Amino acid sequence: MTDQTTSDDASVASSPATYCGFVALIGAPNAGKSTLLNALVGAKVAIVTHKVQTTRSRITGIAMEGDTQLVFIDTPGIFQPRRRLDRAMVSAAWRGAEDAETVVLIVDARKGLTDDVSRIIDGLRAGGGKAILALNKIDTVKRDMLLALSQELFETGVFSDVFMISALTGDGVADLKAHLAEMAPAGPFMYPEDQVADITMRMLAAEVTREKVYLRLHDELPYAITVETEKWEERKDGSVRIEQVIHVQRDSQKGMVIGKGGAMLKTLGSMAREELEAMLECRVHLFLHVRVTERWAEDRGRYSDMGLDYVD
Ligand SMILES: Nc1nc2c(ncn2[C@@H]2O[C@H](COP(=O)(O)OP(=O)(O)OP(=O)(O)O)[C@@H](O)[C@H]2O)c(=O)[nH]1
Repeated sequence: MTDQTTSDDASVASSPATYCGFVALIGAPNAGKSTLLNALVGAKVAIVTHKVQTTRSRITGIAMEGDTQLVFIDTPGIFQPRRRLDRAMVSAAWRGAEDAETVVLIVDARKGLTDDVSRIIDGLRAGGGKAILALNKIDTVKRDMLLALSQELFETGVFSDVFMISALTGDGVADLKAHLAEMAPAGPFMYPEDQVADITMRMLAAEVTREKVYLRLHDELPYAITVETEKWEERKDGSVRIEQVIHVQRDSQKGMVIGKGGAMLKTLGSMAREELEAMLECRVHLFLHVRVTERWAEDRGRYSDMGLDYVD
């Protein structure tokens, strides 16, 4: 495709058209937003665990589809806020939705039209725009139930299109991606083509370690921890030295993260290091410290570190 411009402006006339669209993935906690983001981008950019509300920051994934660049905003789950941290997450999620040209609401087909989903639909209706519905986890439900649910949701009037997908198996994801590319307006790419995530490597590295802590200690430490990368040093031999702090709220939690004779911390460290080495394609020296930072969830400074606003 060529731009229709005056014929004497050869450089513009001959430059290939590019398209760039911003897409917000929204949904109730655990609907599968991070899994879908990873499937769309084809690289691990958002952590996925089976715990709800693990996404704390707005992480942007970038995908290419032909001459179109799709910039994804993975928002924290939109749900009924209770604690202050919850409220900050909800407002970040809506802010993400407002920044985007296209909103995809991901609904867990197994759970259907829950109160959380109704609330989000009300929010979309109030916003006035149309969203795309992605009915996710179709690998877990029967077809007739799926059709009834998609009908019920479509009748709310807030959706322009419905896609049935499984973010986990990849079923339907390519169709959804192709559709998102078609919706993207003409414009220059916002990021270099090979860039998959515009979050800093420090944050991504912290997310990797946090994921490991959640995976190993989810029963004991529901939401009590956060991870910060304090130092990042690239060495002459091509390796990277990373120092991170795992913040916990109480001494008893510190003990759990460290484990008997330091065994747990050692396991967490080697799990995180392996993944970081694969991601960075170099040797990683990872040093983990555990620190009791009481009431970190109320700490204003940490909110901005996570890309969140402090909401009173
Ligand atoms: N069976 C099945 N499970 C899925 C699918 N998509 C996601 N899951 C699982 O659902 C759980 C939640 O997925 P996430 O991607 O972390 O969900 P999220 O919406 O980002 O969650 P929050 O960060 O809490 O907002 C994980 O255990 C996923 O493996 C799917 O298509 N099929």
